Amino acid sequence: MTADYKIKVQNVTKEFDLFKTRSDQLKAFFSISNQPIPEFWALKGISLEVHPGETLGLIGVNGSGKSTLSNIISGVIPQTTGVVDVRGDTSIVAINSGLRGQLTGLENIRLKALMMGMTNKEIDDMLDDIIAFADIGDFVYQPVKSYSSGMKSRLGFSIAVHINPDILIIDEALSVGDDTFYQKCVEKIQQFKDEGKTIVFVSHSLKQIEKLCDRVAWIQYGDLKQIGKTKEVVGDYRKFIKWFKALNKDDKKKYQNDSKEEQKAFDIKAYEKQVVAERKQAEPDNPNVARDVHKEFYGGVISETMPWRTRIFSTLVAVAVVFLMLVNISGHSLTSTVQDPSLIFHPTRTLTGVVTKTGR
Ligand SMILES: Nc1ncnc2c1ncn2[C@@H]1O[C@H](COP(=O)(O)OP(=O)(O)OP(=O)(O)O)[C@@H](O)[C@H]1O
Repeated sequence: MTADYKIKVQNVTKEFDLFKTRSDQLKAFFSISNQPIPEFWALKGISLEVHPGETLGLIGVNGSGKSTLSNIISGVIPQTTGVVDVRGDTSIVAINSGLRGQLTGLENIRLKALMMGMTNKEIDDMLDDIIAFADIGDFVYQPVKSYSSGMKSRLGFSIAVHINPDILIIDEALSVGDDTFYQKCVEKIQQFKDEGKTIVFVSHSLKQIEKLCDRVAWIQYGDLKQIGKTKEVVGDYRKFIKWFKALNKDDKKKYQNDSKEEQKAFDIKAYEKQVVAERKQAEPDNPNVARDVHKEFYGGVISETMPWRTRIFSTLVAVAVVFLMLVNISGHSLTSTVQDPSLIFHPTRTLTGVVTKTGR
């Protein structure tokens, strides 16, 4: 890994819990269920860098993990383990991503621009350009949920390129637009490239990838299968697709199922051990390799379940809140109720506020 990067992703994994019901999800969040949760590892340890001014393509079959990776880089979702270091303001363009359905196009523009730290004046100045580029006419006053996928994509792309980010992440946005819009987008991306901006471009269109990308990363069922010059990686990927298409129906299904099973069975502890072993070979004089790797795995990651200390603290807060509510309802003073908690069961007033004669 080099020091000169715009995006660094190191040993990044992403695990999704495959909950069957909402209540299973809640139980797991509060860690009150002993049932093992079926896991699915969408990313099984990805390490790569994107250099300043580079356009990196992400390719791979459906469900290989391209969007998961681009969403992690954009900060839309957290990684399960690993380091994600992004030097600059990213802006993601993905179909259905980043736009709020219940807000109008106009409101979405303002929201996204404000989130990027722009002032209202700056937003007003570029509003017309965004609307003109998106070419969605009066629909800009309608909620985004009423847009076609092409319109959403056009608006998303237009916002993203006009707020002038350092790093642009484009996830399949060009696949739904018509030819005219596609041409406009390609020109805009080319302009970004000429300005030396960094781009991550996710697409199934190998033609688009070949046209726009300097290097390509091929993601295969959660693994980084290959990364390198566009011609080489796209060439090898084409060979794989040809091989896959030549399989009979059962073999195709088996190949896909086996890969998914591997993703379910992925062992994060074994992966960490493997990284430690590799690092020890590279750094034989470092006695703290295991500690360093563990820190890199979990140091920058927010836990998606509640840690014990937080759980105890929130339980105490909840008990205190309920107690105060009951004290309030009972009509006794806090001091006397603390001295004699049974007063809670002998309210001085009813719930309608009428003082009872027998109140203590
Ligand atoms: N929230 C989620 N919960 C469970 N599994 C998920 C979730 N999001 C994604 N996955 C799974 O993770 C894997 C990777 O999905 P992802 O969308 O990143 O793939 P992709 O390469 O972008 O696919 P496509 O080319 O079809 O867009 C898929 O198997 C998908 O089903």
